[in-house]
Amino acid sequence: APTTRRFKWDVEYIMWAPDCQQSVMIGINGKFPGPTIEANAGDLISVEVTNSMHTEGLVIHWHGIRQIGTPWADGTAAISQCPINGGETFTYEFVADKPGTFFYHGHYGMQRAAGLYGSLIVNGTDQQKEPYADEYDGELNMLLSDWYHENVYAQAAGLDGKGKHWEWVGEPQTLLINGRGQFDCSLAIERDRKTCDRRKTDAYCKEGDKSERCELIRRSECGPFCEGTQCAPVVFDVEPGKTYRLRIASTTSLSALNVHVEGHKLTVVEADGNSVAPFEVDDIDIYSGESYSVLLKTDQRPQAYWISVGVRGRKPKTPNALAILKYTTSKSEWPAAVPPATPAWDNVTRSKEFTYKIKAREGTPRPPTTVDRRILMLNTQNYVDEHIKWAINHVTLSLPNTPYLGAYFYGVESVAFDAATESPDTFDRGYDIKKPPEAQAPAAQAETAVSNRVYKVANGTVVDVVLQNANALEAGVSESHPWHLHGHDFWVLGYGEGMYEHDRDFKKLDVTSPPLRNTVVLFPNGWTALRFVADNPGVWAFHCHIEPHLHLGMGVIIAEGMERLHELNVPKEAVMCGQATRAAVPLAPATSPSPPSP
Ligand SMILES: O=C1O[C@H]([C@@H](O)CO)C(O)=C1O
Repeated sequence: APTTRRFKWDVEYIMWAPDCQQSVMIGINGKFPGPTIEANAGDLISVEVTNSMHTEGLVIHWHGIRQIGTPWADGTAAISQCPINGGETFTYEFVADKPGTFFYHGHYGMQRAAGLYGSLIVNGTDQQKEPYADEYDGELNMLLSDWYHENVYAQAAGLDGKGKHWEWVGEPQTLLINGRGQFDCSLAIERDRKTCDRRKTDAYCKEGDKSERCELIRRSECGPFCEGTQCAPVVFDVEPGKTYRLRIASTTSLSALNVHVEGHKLTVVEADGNSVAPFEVDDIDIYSGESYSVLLKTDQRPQAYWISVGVRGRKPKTPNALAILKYTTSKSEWPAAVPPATPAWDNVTRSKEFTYKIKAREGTPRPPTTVDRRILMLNTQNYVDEHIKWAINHVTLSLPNTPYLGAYFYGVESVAFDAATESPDTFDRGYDIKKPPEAQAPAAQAETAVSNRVYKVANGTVVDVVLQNANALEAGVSESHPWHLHGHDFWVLGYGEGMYEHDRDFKKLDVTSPPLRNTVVLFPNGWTALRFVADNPGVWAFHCHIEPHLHLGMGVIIAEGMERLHELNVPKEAVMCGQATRAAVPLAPATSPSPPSP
């Protein structure tokens, strides 16, 4: 039977050394990463969050949880709720609506990149059984992230800068596996885990090997990676002859990643809490905001193996992260070989091949075939008053001082944000996506608006979104963007190269076995089509999950089913700030929330 899982969290700054270098991070209950939440599908999760940071507000987003009937618990600052002020406590209550691999993270400023995240695992039940539930003996959990030595306040100030004061965050220093990484040392392989003895580099890098990895190892000044330190590599102990479900989620700030387990095949069974038709691969690509479960058979020689995680899609300056898969019967602590290489960062074709294999498992609901609304979203990088921003249909997102949900609930939308102008459903079809914005024909040139307007979507509407990628500011550059939708899963109907042409491309979309997901990649110079049903009244963010890109305005706001908002008991303490405090008459009585019935 569903139960209530109660957690009490104190969020505070902590000194921590995630990659052996001491930093200030945002921790939960004194630790980084935050505690893993585990629940059964249907359980009510109740997290009493106290903000002990005192110098900044706080919200926590439960990534992949749909928040059915509880839009105020989605944890998006200025969208679904007011930031929790320093010293204050807010209780998130929501139903873990279905089994899957999820995570939670800060969604205010760049708090995610400051280390505010952790795993959220929802187990299947008899009522909601995962179709592969009987195919594994044990579970392993891997939460991937990346880490910058520059603090997020400096990062944000750079991104907000004007003219020559604008500064890009660059590549992260370290990749982390379950919050652990090794700065500037392609690894821990230099040290013995138990004794902390320095090992001979030559055993791993032959004399004369000038590869970046070996150069890094030789130069490294890393602290001891012995057991017990905060940056010791993660060791997954496994029994031979079993099948494990390896859960992998990525909450990176920037990096797209590849995960390779030395000597083992991986069978993908879950993506973002949805079952996919199983397929076997040597390694997986994972973009920020995505999660997967893979089945791994411990059918190899009983020894220790590397798990290697490397950067994809951007020219990496970041060494691979390494963890160890160790058979309980292994005679040695350490893998014998050099860590396996992950695929070349610029091999996009390989990433597409992996992504296109993801299809719904039989039994997955199919999308409705009648579409009520189509929104084309052109993704561009633009100069706005000497600032570099990202824009969707020439609008760059700027959040209001009043959470949209509160503005709607208290009927102050016209003063709280630009409620009069709708976000545009399309863009000039003459726009040449192979060229930078300033090289466009005059007709396709458009001023980029800095705006807090929304897409108003009526309850029950079936919405198609086609994300259209384009060239960035620099000629010849187009990047990958993982787009994440709050409050929903959507069907991924298809991907294509170049410009989406409705008459040609719409009929090729897959409506028979499209996977359900909450995050999807938009590949360089291409398009991605998805469909969702607006059946969950709330104000939902839909945005690029790259933290600095969201900060630069790469997102839109969907005000969904606002005509039914009065049916929900939006708690006053969630949304009473900004203009909402001046509202004379709330649209609905501001009562305490009745906990959603699981
Ligand atoms: O948003 C970005 O800005 C930089 C670059 O385009 C401008 O310096 C980069 O690589 C991004 O992804």
